[in-house]
Amino acid sequence: MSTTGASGTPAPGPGTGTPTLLARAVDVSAVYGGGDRDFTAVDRVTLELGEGEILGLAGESGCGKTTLGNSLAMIANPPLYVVEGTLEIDGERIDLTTLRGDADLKRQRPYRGGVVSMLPQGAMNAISPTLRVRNLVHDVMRAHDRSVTRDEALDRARDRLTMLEMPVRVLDSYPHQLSGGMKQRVITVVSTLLNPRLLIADEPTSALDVSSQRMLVEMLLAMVEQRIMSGVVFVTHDLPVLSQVSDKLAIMNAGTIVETGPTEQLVHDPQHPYTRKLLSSVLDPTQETRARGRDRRTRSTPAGGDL
Ligand SMILES: Nc1ncnc2c1ncn2[C@@H]1O[C@H](COP(=O)(O)OP(=O)(O)OP(=O)(O)O)[C@@H](O)[C@H]1O
Repeated sequence: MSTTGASGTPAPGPGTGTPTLLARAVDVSAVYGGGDRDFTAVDRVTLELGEGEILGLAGESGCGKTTLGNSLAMIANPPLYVVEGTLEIDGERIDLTTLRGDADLKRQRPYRGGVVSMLPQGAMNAISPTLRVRNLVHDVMRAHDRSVTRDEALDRARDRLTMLEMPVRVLDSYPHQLSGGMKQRVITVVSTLLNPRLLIADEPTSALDVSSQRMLVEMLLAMVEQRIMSGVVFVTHDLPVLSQVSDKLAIMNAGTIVETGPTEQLVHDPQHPYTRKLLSSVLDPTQETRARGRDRRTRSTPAGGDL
């Protein structure tokens, strides 16, 4: 494990040189179905995350990343059932298994948003077009604490935006008035207003252009540094983005984690054949472009010419 995160946030445990443990998911299994035709999408996954760390979860489409994220964030809804697994966070062990019914919802609600917050895939498109950001802020906070007033919610949002050097006027905007990148940053701020210990961000950058990706990544790093949240599970199949932002990587294939390790080590010295395959499938545009340029130059060399 790294001692200094990509986030620049050293959080060593006393005298160990390794970060203090923030969260540990143990033996998490999740199935779709609930009947005779159960499909195991997550199969006994165990993961660890230190204080101040960003853990990148990578793997091909359909390998189970979103399902694992939903399971950890306690937002598994039928036909998805978490059949096994616990999440240890802040010394507390939370049973992640989906018991069905209201009692279960009541048990999980205090953790959702407050302890673990999920920033779902496509969240920015899910904001109601008729809702100003200020109303969204109030709705989100009230969903967790019914006593929160509109003013309190707005004060918190204003402080947070200022802290992250974002314009406070976005609170008055409707979603369509914001660019894709700004919308994604706003939804990230809103989903962390309750200072979750752990944020699970599912493909937060995939719909963004390169400069918006950079801004979002920088904002996430700043949020960890300022301890708005203490750790992030960053889910994506975009390995280049992950290798820049993550302290550690976990590689997922067909519902299982095949390899985990510090980002540097895993990228430069992958041990598992699947990790090697995944890394080798990432295009390196610089090399490609160079190769194409070489080909073109060779083709355009005049016959018999000597360059
Ligand atoms: N509602 C559902 N019912 C049945 N199977 C599902 C359902 N949702 C997902 N699955 C299956 O579960 C497996 C894992 O899906 P999941 O969405 O978690 O993968 P992923 O790695 O997040 O993919 P992507 O990168 O494309 O988002 C896939 O085989 C998928 O087809």
